[in-house]
Amino acid sequence: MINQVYQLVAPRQIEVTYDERSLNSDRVVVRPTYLSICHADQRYFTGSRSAEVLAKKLPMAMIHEGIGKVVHDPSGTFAIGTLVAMVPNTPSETDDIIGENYLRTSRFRSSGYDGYMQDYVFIKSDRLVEVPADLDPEVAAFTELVSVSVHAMTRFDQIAHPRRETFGVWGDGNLGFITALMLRKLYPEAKLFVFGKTQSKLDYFSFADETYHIDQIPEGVSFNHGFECVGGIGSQYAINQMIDYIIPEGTMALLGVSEEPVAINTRMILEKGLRVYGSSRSTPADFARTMELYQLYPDIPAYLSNLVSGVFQIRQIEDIHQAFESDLTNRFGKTVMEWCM
Ligand SMILES: NC(=O)C1=CN([C@@H]2O[C@H](COP(=O)(O)OP(=O)(O)OC[C@H]3O[C@@H](n4cnc5c(N)ncnc54)[C@H](OP(=O)(O)O)[C@@H]3O)[C@@H](O)[C@H]2O)C=CC1
Ligand SMILES: O=C(CO)[C@H](O)[C@H](O)COP(=O)(O)O
Ligand SMILES: [Zn+2]
Repeated sequence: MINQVYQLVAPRQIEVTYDERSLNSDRVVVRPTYLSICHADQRYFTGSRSAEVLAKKLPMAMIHEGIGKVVHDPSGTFAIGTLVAMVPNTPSETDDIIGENYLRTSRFRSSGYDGYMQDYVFIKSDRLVEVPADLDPEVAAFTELVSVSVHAMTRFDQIAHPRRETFGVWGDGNLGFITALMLRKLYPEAKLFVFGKTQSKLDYFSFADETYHIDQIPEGVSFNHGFECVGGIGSQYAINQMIDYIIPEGTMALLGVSEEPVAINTRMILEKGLRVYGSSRSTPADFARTMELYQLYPDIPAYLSNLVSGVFQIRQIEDIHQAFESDLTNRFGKTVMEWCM
């Protein structure tokens, strides 16, 4: 069959390409239904990555957050019509120690490898996780982003000392909201502090014990463990502020992506004996855990619906441009695309 793939060929230039695909393979065929835009996609769309990176990664179909319906499954794992979340990480080897999302040989959709802006996604059955039928599809669309936070929680649990009485989350955007929400649910007894730049965004974090503007942090604020969810050059300020306020021997998870190297106060990391670790992307197990958490705590998807800030029906390439341009002007929340191509 001929599959239409909507590729970014240059910044702000999307073109359709035609890909000959066989149904006689082990791949499940998924018709995308709801997709969501990540910052990583915007960095390609706007051309804010370096010329070298763009030359290496384009052309490619963007989008690595999305769900769809199974239309063909030679493995017999999924009934036709099953709603599934697609896992963008695609490993080609296994390792006893190194997670599949950290193996340098793994490929990641919409990062130099076609993402979900296609008529049909051909994908291995182990990269699919069933979506509960009653889950709001606009929330389900960004399951991948939630699974990134869930993955960070698992890493935290393995790395951090057992005193988990207080948490600090830097970042008053999507990832900060999701990470703070997960901490609230997984550590309900702990005190949760969120640090951000904009009061109207911090107001969304109604489940936190305290929210602080980063320029007005009161004397005496401290916490056991921190999560950086800022990214960009702002992450430099966030990481250094976290180093200042964290209690010695705490852990600091870095989740924000920065294009430029950031300067951090290593002297205080040493003096406080901090453990700083990166957390990136996620695995099918993190997606499955996310779905379990949605069922265990139905208020999680209810809170997440606050993040849906724009929904665009995509019928032609121009609609993709409109969704991406609108997302750029969006102060808070996720842009969802109903895929009607
Ligand atoms: N590790 C991973 O696998 C993943 C990483 N990411 C990355 O995470 C980062 C955040 O993504 P997302 O939440 O969607 O982006 P958002 O823009 O929604 O959130 C970032 C927020 O941090 C705020 N901010 C800026 N500087 C500071 C500061 N010094 N202290 C506290 N808050 C600050 C921003 O405010 P303002 O806008 O006013 O500057 C913004 O509200 C991005 O770099 C993204 O690429 C995303 C997905 C997965
Ligand atoms: O969004 C992400 C995962 O959900 C990450 O930011 C993404 O993996 C980064 O990819 P790239 O190297 O292409 O910017
Ligand atoms: Zn992403």
